[in-house]
Amino acid sequence: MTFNILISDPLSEDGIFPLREAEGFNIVVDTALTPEQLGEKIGEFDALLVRSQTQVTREIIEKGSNLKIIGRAGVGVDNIDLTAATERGIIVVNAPDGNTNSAAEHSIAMLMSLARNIPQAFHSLKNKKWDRKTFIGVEVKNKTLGVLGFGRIGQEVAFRAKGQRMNVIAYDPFLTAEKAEKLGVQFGSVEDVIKAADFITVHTPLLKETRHLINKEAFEKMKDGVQIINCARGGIIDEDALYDAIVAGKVAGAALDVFEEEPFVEHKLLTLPQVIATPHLGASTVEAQEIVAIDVSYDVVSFLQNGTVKNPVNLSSVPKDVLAKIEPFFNLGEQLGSFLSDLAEGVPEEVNITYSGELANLDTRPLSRNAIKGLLKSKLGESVNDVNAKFLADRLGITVNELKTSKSKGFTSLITVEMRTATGTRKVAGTLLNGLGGRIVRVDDFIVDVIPSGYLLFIRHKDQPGAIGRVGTLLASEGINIAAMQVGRSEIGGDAIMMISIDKHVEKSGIEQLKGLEDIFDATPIDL
Ligand SMILES: NC(=O)c1ccc[n+]([C@@H]2O[C@H](COP(=O)([O-])OP(=O)(O)OC[C@H]3O[C@@H](n4cnc5c(N)ncnc54)[C@H](O)[C@@H]3O)[C@@H](O)[C@H]2O)c1
Ligand SMILES: O=C(O)[C@H](O)COP(=O)(O)O
Repeated sequence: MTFNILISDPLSEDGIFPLREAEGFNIVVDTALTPEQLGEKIGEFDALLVRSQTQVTREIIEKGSNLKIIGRAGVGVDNIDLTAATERGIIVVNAPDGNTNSAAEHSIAMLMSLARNIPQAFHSLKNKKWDRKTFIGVEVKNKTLGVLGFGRIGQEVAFRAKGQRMNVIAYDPFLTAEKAEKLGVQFGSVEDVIKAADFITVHTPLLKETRHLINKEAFEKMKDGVQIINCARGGIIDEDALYDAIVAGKVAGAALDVFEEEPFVEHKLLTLPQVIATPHLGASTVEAQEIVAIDVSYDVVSFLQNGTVKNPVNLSSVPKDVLAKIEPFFNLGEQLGSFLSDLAEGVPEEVNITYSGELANLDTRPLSRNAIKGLLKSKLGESVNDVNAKFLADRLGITVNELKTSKSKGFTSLITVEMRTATGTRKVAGTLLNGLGGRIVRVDDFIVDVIPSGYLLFIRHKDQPGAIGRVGTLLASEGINIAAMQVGRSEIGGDAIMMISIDKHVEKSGIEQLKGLEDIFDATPIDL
């Protein structure tokens, strides 16, 4: 099998060796494509690898008829339409750790350059001026650094700033006062941070909530002479408000690596002597570029070869140790979903997935995705996958609930999938038998023991002598061999079921004949 890979932004050649070494990977590097050219070409590729420059818009994604994975060699994925990718079942992966150090070092370099006017002084000297008066700076020692966004880079920056003997105050929705104390920084709200800081550095992603996090009102609350650093994303700071605050003398300086519109060469902020800037260089080091290219290349190879990834962006991931425990149940989850989809009549309205026993203590979201995938696949076909299963269920208006209980009716772990449609509620439960694989152990209220694969026939009948024989005879007359069979009943002479494993699919006409037999209420073919 050959996979076609397009690299449309400059990636470290040394870092893409996992792609180069993988068998059957055909790699095209073209970093000069216009959006139109990318749109024309993208249909040929299984994977697209980018940095922040290529705009992977909905239009590009929709033209990517063979696209299975988009790899971002870096952190920010704001240049990729994640919704469009998820809708089409395309997984997006990034390299979240590889450039943390470089971005933190760049932020500190910007902080120090800002405090000491290094770029301006250098520029002046290059213009043959020996000017020692204009470029008097300030020390950072004993000053307060406000950090907004205390994730990987924010924490690294704080750690280094403390080395410069700065006080650090930080805000992050996931930071608590206790955690901050342990990390040796002060915790505060956004308002506390911006009021207390002499220097403010932002390290959040660009989200709806963080767009213009630093705006006109925020600048008004800051100390006079505050200095601002943005090595995260353009748009976190309102550029017009920053310009006005500098011109008004409220803000003494700003160091910017990122901008609302990139790339650009003309920008009114760059006309101000108080502003220093770099063209989005935070991650541009030999080391960072090599690591992010390696990380993302490994994920692309691993996904196309085995369907597994380390750093999914549009799919919730679970820690390795949890994955090791739930992965053996993935097939069973999909089979239960698929079984139920064939069993139940009507449009699914609500699906309850209950995890009992040991599974109840684990993060089972990936397992639920498999159950939903199985449920939808038999109706929507092969385009349903792990990435878009939940999205498609939401779009179809199917409520999916995950429930957990320690009571597992004697099984170490049990998965029960229950589906409500307009015609009623049906359920199926399964478990993994040590060394023997998956088993369906309950259908509705009947206990069974069925291997969930191949062709099955679920029959509801009246517990009467002759009912089983009539089914066997009819199947034989259709040339259908019975491989295994189980019966169960609620009470003698009451409602009963047959769960039959057969060697081939029963056609519609055969099902109609089965339904017409004496004492047979219903017959449902289930193909797993
Ligand atoms: N300039 C560059 O070249 C460069 C390089 C690497 C990363 N980045 C950017 O730096 C930013 C941070 O990257 P990271 O690796 O530290 O990411 P991260 O996910 O580790 O950290 C981001 C933090 O922001 C926090 N956050 C989210 N919403 C917030 C809000 N409203 N207020 C305050 N905090 C909020 C999150 O909780 C998280 O802890 C990203 O925007 C990334 O794209 C830029
Ligand atoms: O989000 C990131 O990883 C940085 O902004 C780096 O972007 P780049 O890969 O385009 O340098």
